[in-house]
Amino acid sequence: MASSVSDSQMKIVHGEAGYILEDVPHFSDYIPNLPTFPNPLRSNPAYSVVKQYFVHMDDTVPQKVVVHKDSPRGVHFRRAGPRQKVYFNSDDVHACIVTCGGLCPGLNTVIREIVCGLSYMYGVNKVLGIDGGYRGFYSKNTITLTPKVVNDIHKRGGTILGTSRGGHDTGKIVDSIQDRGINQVYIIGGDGTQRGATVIYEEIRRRGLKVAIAGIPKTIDNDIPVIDKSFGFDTAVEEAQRAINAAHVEAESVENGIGVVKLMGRYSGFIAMYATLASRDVDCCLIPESPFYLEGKGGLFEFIEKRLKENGHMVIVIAEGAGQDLLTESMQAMDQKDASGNKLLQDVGLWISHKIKDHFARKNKMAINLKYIDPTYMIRAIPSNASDNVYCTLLAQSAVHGAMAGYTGFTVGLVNGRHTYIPFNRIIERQNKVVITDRMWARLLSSTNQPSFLNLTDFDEAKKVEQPPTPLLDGNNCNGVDEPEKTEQPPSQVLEGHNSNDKQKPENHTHNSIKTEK
Ligand SMILES: Nc1ncnc2c1ncn2[C@@H]1O[C@H](COP(=O)(O)OP(=O)(O)OP(=O)(O)O)[C@@H](O)[C@H]1O
Ligand SMILES: O=P(O)(O)OC[C@H]1O[C@](O)(CO)[C@@H](O)[C@@H]1O
Ligand SMILES: [Mg+2]
Repeated sequence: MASSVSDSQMKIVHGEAGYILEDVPHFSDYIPNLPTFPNPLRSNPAYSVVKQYFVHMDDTVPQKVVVHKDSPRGVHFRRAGPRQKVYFNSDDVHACIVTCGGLCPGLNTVIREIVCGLSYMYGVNKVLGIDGGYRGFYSKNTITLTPKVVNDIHKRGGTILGTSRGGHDTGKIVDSIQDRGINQVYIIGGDGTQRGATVIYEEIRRRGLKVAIAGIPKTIDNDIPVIDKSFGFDTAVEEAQRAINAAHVEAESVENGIGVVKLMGRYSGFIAMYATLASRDVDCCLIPESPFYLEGKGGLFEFIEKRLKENGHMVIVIAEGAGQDLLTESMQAMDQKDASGNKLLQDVGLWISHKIKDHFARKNKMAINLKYIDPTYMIRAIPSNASDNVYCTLLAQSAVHGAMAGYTGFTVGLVNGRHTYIPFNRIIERQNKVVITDRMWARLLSSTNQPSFLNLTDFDEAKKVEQPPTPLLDGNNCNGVDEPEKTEQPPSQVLEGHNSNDKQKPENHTHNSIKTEK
C-alpha cells in the first residue's frame, strides 16, 4: 500500500533566525468554532502542586541540540503535555486503542497508561480495546478497558489486545470508528502502522469528523526516525545479553569454540550494535547497514581464523537482516512477503553457521565447535524493564494530553529527551538506520577490533548517507543556534521541569508572531 502525504499533513511555521516548527494538525484547522473546556487537571490534587504544570502553547523542542554560534535555529517539534484548555468534555470522550505489527516489550504498559491516564487525569471512562490489530475494527469483538482490567498487564509481555499484520482497510476502519461513536483513536505500532494511521487521519479529516488520531511509535528494531529511541529497545538489548553470555560461555569452554547469536533487526542493526557494545564479549557484529564478505583477504573467515588462533574462542552477533545479499546469491532467491508486504527474510544465523562450519571442514585446518543461538522472539516477548515502563507511561500520557487538547494526526515521541508531537509524515518518510560512518559504529569497531569489511567504494557510498540526528548515534546532530537562554528551573531529563524560555501565557491557537504555511 502506498503511503500518501497530502497538504493537510504539512503545517510548517517559520520564525526568527531560521526557526522552523513542523507542527501537527489540530481540530481547529478543519472544524470551526469548536467549544473548549478548562482542563480537569486544574482541580486534580496530584497535579495542582506542580509549578507550571501546563505546557506553554509556544513550547517547542529543537531536533538538533548541538549548536554553532551562527547557524539557523532549525527544525522544532511541538512540546507534548497538558494544555490549559481541552477540546473534549470528559463525559463525551469515547476512546479506543489498537496494537498492530510485531510484538515489543512495553505494549501492555502503553495500553495500561492510556486507560489510566484518560481515567485518572481526565475522568474518561469509555475506552475500548480493538481486538487483533487494524482488522479488529471491522471483523472482531472489542474489549472494554477500565483501570481495573488493565491494572496488572504491564507485568506481562505481548499485548492483551492481540496484534496482526495486513488487513488495513481504511474505509471500513473509519466506518467502524464513526458507527461506534469513537472520537479518540490511539494507534500503537511500527512504521507500517503509522502509515496506516496517516491514511485513517486523512479519511477522518476528509469526512470532517472530530476524531483525534494519535500514534504511539513501536519498533523493537528502533527503525523509526526522528525519535530518540523506541520503547522496549533497552529491554530487548538487555535480554540479548543473556543470549550473548550463553554463547560466550559455550564458546570459551571448548577448543576453537564459536558462538553465533542472531538478533532482530530487519533493516536496522541497532539492537545488534547496542547489545555488542554493552556486552564486550562479542568479537564481531554484523548488521544490515554494513556489507561484509566471507572469503579471501580481509573477509570474515580470515578474521575468524585469526581470532581463534589468538583467543581460542569467539562470539559473533548477527542481525537478522545482515548479509541478505550473500544469502540470495548462494541460496535460491525467495521473494515471499508477510501480510503487511514486508519481505520475509531467510535465516542468516543458520546460513552463516553452516558456511563457517563448511569452510573450516573444507580447509581441514582447524576443528571448530560452533553453537548457534537464536533468541529472536525471546527479546521481544518479555515485559518491559523499569526504565522502559517509565518511558511507556510518559508516551501514553503525552498521547492522552495531545488528543484531549484537540491535536490529531500526530505521533508522540522523545526528541532530545523531551516529549513531543511529531507529524505523521516525518515518521513515515524514511527508516532510521545505523550510519556506519558515525562515531558510534567506529566505537563498536574499536571495541571488537573486527575488520570493517569496507572497500574504498563502499566507504565513499557510506559517507554519502545523510546523518540522522538520533541520540543512539553520535552523528551530526548540529544546527548552530543562538546562545542558550536563561531557564527558570534547571533542565533535567529525569524531572520534567518547565525547561522553556518563556513564562506561561494564555493559550491561543493563532501564532501572531510567526508565519504559518499550510
Ligand atoms: N502503507 C500502508 N497503508 C496502510 N496500512 C498499512 C501500510 N503499511 C502497513 N499498514 C498496516 O499496518 C499494520 C502493521 O504493519 P506492519 O506489519 O508492517 O508492522 P509495523 O507497524 O511496521 O510494525 P513492525 O514492523 O515494527 O513489527 C498492518 O495491519 C498493515 O496492514
Ligand atoms: O515474525 P513476525 O512476527 O512477523 O516478526 C518479525 C519481524 O518483526 C520485527 O520484530 C519488527 O519489525 C523484525 O525485527 C522481525 O523481522
Ligand atoms: Mg515495520
